[in-house]
Amino acid sequence: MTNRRRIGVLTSGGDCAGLNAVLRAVVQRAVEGYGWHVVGIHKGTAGLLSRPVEAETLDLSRFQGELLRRAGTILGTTNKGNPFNFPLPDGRRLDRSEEIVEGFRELEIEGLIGIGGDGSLAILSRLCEKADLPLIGIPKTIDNDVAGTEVAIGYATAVGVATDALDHLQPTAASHDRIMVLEVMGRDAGHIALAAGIAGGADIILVPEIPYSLDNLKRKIDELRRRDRNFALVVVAEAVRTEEGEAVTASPGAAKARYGGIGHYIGQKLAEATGAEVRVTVLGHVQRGGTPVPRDRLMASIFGVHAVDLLAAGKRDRMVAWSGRTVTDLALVDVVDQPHRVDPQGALVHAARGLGICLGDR
Ligand SMILES: Nc1ncnc2c1ncn2[C@@H]1O[C@H](COP(=O)(O)OP(=O)(O)OP(=O)(O)O)[C@@H](O)[C@H]1O
Ligand SMILES: O=P(O)(O)OC[C@H]1O[C@](O)(CO)[C@@H](O)[C@@H]1O
Ligand SMILES: [Mg+2]
Repeated sequence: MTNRRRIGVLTSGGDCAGLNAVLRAVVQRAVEGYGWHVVGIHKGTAGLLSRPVEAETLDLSRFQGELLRRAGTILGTTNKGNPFNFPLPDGRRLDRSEEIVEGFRELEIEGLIGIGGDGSLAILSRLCEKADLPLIGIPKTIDNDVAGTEVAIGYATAVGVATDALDHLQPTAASHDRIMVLEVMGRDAGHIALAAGIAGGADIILVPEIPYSLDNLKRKIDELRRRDRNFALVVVAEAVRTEEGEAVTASPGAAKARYGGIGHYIGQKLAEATGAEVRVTVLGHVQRGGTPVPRDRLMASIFGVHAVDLLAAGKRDRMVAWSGRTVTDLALVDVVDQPHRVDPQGALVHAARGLGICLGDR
């Protein structure tokens, strides 16, 4: 072994567009800028539970130009199997965090860059504390629900995909006199729905942060009809509940519920209330792929370089962030476990109301 400094990098949580661009930036800065050795850990924390640990050396030859443009993550990722509460086949739970600490030691790394959402960063933060390993987090998630940063990588591309979907739905809605309901992802936050709904000219946007009534939705459709509009576009965030307050999940009974289906509920109710022909599109994982838009590539590049610089400066337990038109960083403890939700008094909600978009509450 040489005495070049070794760092690890992993991607964790749901994949999104722009992860490979972050890896490129991290490797470029660490290898070229500081002369370090970079170990890419496979499948998030899952790779650290395997023996030998599943990992590969990441060098500049891996990033010849194509990966900047490609969604997904070359390292793989996981959004299940919390090592502190690992599910066994017989239903029991096991704390496997010590195995992860051993995995870090096997790799002989002196620092870790963890690219993840709030759930991943919370888990990684506990693991690195246990291993006494400096951690720098990079926020990524299409949901954009990480606190302390205006943007997380992957969000801009997901909003672009959802906006494109509305662009595709509008002509067919108008051709057939239909109401089109589009269900989008976002976990417990409505950021994708709100942004894509505004950008894509939606008439109604439902987000979990703002309670709605079906009567208000009907009133909006009636108003559109009075103005001779023969179609309507409705965007629903996946975590919106039924009018009775029930979450709609695609995996009833599973230990961890996955949202899915509220679009069909809203579509059915709108059809009954208005007599209109309604069609429902559930956009799903399409939002996680696609070519990363320039904004995501740019943030990925800025965050990747800054994360390596922070490790080089001897910093630990920080998350890089974008705030006030610049890159910054803040303590991880201040961001994990406090998801950033849509602010019902915020600028986007205000703009939506100003545009006459119905948010379901009036
Ligand atoms: N490394 C991991 N190992 C096991 N489970 C994980 C890991 N990272 C996240 N999880 C869990 O998977 C779920 C993913 O949801 P969460 O939204 O928190 O993921 P994330 O990392 O924030 O990324 P994203 O929001 O893009 O999916 C959470 O319940 C989280 O606890
Ligand atoms: O990939 P899975 O396990 O179906 O998870 C889907 C969830 O992941 C996300 O795509 C990202 O957190 C959410 O928007 C969605 O609820
Ligand atoms: Mg998350």
